[in-house]
Amino acid sequence: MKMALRACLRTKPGLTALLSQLSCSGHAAARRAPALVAQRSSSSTSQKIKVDFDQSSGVAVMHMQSPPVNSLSLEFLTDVCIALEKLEMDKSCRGLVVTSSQPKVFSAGLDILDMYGKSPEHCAEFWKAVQEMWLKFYGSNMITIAAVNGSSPAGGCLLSMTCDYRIMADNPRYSIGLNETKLGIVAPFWFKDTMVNTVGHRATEMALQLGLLYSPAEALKIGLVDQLVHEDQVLTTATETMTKWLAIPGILNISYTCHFFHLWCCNLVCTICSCVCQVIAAKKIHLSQDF
Ligand SMILES: CCCCCCCC/C=C\C=C\CC(=O)SCCNC(=O)CCNC(=O)[C@H](O)C(C)(C)COP(=O)(O)OP(=O)(O)OC[C@H]1O[C@@H](n2cnc3c(N)ncnc32)[C@H](O)[C@@H]1OP(=O)(O)O
Repeated sequence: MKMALRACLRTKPGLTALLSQLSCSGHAAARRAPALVAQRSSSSTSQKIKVDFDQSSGVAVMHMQSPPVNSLSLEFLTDVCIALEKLEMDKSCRGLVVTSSQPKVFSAGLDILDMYGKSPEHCAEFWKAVQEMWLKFYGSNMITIAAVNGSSPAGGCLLSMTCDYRIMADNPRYSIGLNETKLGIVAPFWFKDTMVNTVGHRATEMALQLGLLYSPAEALKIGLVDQLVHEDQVLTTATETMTKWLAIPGILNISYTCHFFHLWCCNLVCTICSCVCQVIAAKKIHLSQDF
């Protein structure tokens, strides 16, 4: 799916416009202008994000450092998007590892406090920022690896699933999954689609309906993560793995992209049809109540 978005962003101007509308991609850029990285190795820091870029390898490491649990607030999401935009604009950056500076937690998902009791304008901006993060990671031209060094529920799991590869700390205390159902909320369809693309239809059905959080071993079994390593090895394994991915010529990447793009389009058409059916059904129910 991520590759599919990459392809359409490269080749389909119409869809680019559609996606940029969906993601309101201007909003992050409007806050702070991106700067190109000139040094051989550099580090740029916002309050909540630290990026180390090694120009010799072309690999950047994004450290999420929003205590206590890297919850995805509007401010944090905006910082993530700005950091991604900067890296994306630097053509020498080919790979990105995302990890957490917080002990025991990769990301606690959407910031619940930023969703509760806020103005409709804030909620709209917040929700657009969530979509923007998703699109930017999925549509990235960089190879992305999630170094999941702690628990990663809900939006944290989504973030990791938008990456090309996931390495998780092998600590049974940690968990990962889309647990929205357990919180009494329905995961948006694009959360669901992202999981289907990662672990398949049946596993997603089980995961979402029951709001399952998986231990690292269970997550590996269903393919929610690709590799488990000792807690101390998560970041080094991620950078080693990146070397393998970057050895693959970009053109092959683009070929696979076309296959996945086809699947993604089919999925989108189905989703639109299902939305239309739901609206028609809702109208029918409404009418039958009137008479
Ligand atoms: C705005 C309009 C939008 C409308 C959209 C509606 C539709 C949206 C549909 C669904 C989307 C959902 C996606 C989500 O991501 S919802 C968030 C789900 N997240 C969770 O369920 C995670 C909850 N947290 C935990 O499980 C744990 O905190 C954990 C991450 C495992 C860490 O555990 P531990 O190390 O033991 O730390 P604590 O539990 O003690 O937490 C420390 C402090 O952090 C606060 N916290 C935790 N999670 C969040 C969070 N998601 N948002 C904000 N704050 C969070 C926690 O309250 C503690 O705070 P304090 O020390 O002040 O008590």
